[in-house]
Amino acid sequence: MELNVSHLTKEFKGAAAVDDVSYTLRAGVYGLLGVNGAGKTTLMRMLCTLIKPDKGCITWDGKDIFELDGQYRKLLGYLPQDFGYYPDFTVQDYLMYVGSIKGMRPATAKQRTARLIKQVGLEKEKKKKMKKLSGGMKRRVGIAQAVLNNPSILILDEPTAGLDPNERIRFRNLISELARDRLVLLSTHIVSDVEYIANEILLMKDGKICVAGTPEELLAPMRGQVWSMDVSKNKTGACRRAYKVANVKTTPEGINLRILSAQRPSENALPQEPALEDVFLHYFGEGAVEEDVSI
Ligand SMILES: Nc1ncnc2c1ncn2[C@@H]1O[C@H](COP(=O)(O)OP(=O)(O)OP(=O)(O)O)[C@@H](O)[C@H]1O
Repeated sequence: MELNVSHLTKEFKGAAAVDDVSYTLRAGVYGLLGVNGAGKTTLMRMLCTLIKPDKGCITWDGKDIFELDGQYRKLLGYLPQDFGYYPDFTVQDYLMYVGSIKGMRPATAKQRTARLIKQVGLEKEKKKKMKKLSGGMKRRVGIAQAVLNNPSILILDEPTAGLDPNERIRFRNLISELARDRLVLLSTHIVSDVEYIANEILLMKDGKICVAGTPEELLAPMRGQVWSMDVSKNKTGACRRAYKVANVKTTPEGINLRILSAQRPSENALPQEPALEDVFLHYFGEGAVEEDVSI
């Protein structure tokens, strides 16, 4: 089970949306993290054979996915950012319909539909029309339709967009459950979506994978670069201009800042254990302005 991307490039009007990306994905959960416009959707659409790369290739166990064509797509489950559904279909009917499009035998589709409705926690809503579901419930149906044919590869484009914190947690657990013996690639710009469930995290910026590895591998170089520091209110602005500030908290004494800095920013700064949010800020945060600031 190996999905290999080699020198993958896709341009739109001369600008690279995906720029010479090479990576190998195996069974497990991969979190694709990046800000808006980083190229996540374009990469995922190529992995789903929906658009062709301009350069480079994608292979599944050594074979080109565009040559494998239908054979590859049978192995694939995809939840696009805006997944289309028929508003007047009930949850159950919609999933049976997707099953028929995917070429599943009706008996198999019925069995899988019943099982997945339970797994995504929609037993009570199974006879409800799609248009009557909340955003979170619709997303759960989206996941169910993506895994209906028991795919080896599951590609989820921002599956948690618009979900409340409870739904997010529920979603994370569901994805972990579904990830057994599968390759799951999940895009998001919310760090906590992938922090606990991803085996590997890929940070994407300007069409490139700028850094990738296990959460521990991403955190290790940040050790010694995260600080907690109390400052007076009138120093906060100067600190924000001088450093990448991960958090600002008002305390009875003044302001507490979480700062990223290779050097100890002040005598009273205390070292902190890095979190994935800090890694994200390190790569994607506003560049700190070079400025002589005395704190
Ligand atoms: N069909 C298209 N035509 C022209 N430009 C496109 C097209 N699709 C994507 N782009 C451009 O390619 C770049 C990457 O877009 P993409 O949607 O892949 O990013 P993303 O990381 O998924 O962003 P988001 O988180 O906002 O969905 C953007 O600059 C976007 O405007």
